[in-house]
Amino acid sequence: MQIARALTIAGSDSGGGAGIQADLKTFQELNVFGMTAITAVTAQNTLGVQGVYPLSLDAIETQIESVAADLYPDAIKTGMLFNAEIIQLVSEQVKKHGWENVIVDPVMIAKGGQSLLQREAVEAMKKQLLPLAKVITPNIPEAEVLTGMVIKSLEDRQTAAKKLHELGTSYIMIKGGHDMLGDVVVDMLYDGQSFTYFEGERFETKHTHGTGCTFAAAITAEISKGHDIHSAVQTAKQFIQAAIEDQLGIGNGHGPTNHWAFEKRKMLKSV
Ligand SMILES: Nc1ncnc2c1ncn2[C@@H]1O[C@H](COP(=O)(O)OP(=O)(O)O)[C@@H](O)[C@H]1O
Ligand SMILES: Cc1ncc(COP(=O)(O)O)c(N)n1
Repeated sequence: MQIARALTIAGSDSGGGAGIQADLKTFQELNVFGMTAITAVTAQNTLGVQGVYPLSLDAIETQIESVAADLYPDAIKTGMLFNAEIIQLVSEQVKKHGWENVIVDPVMIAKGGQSLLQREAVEAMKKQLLPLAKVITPNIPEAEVLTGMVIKSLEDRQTAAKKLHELGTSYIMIKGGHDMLGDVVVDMLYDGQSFTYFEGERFETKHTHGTGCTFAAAITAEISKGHDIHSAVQTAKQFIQAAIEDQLGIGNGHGPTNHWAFEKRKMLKSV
């Protein structure tokens, strides 16, 4: 059987913990062949974002076309798309190539507060890209921007998921890293009919740079192998839990997670 292949269309994080770099590390750890189309280069470390340099539409389109023409990805993940023009281009490419396994992480703001998506691009995201997505993985602040709601309780999250489902995405995963539910983190998946909750211990740590990217990349990797959405999310949850718990502790600010942790634990269990 051929190796599963996944393409990430996202921004580069020079600090290595989020964006394209987090996606590739995650794909690799989950035995998936990773490919990239870079939308923007960021100068970034654990202290913040020092620069954002979007690529030309031509450069982004050519990267996607090159991969599509020869390497046939089984699943596509999008991350930082930065502006409405890039969202339109990516949406057109998804339609052109008939890609169905599309996982959209609607990245908006870096942990340090810097914008990774222009405010006026939110409508393009809702109208053009979300109807083409199989899974969308907003955190709570992103779900608030996309729905115009304030999300405090789990019931609010359910209402937001229903609103997002109406935009045309098949599966809505609203993550719980920003919730106030105490010593557990609950990620909620909605399939248009019922809600499934993925619960895990909340770790006390400031090292959460790239958690969203890593989680969505793990979902993408599992979908590219042919797993159904619920089991893909289940594995991704275990992956991110391990990556946060086995922290690396590098950098002076919000450090990256440990992408080796999941595979390392599996190996230790099997010996
Ligand atoms: N402190 C934490 N302990 C355990 N899991 C966490 C923690 N923070 C985030 N996560 C997990 O990391 C993933 C990303 O969550 P979240 O922080 O909501 O997204 P983002 O990184 O996009 O802001 C989710 O699966 C969430 O459950
Ligand atoms: C290039 C890039 N893409 C995405 C994020 C968001 O990271 P997080 O997963 O912590 O929300 C980031 N900081 N940089």
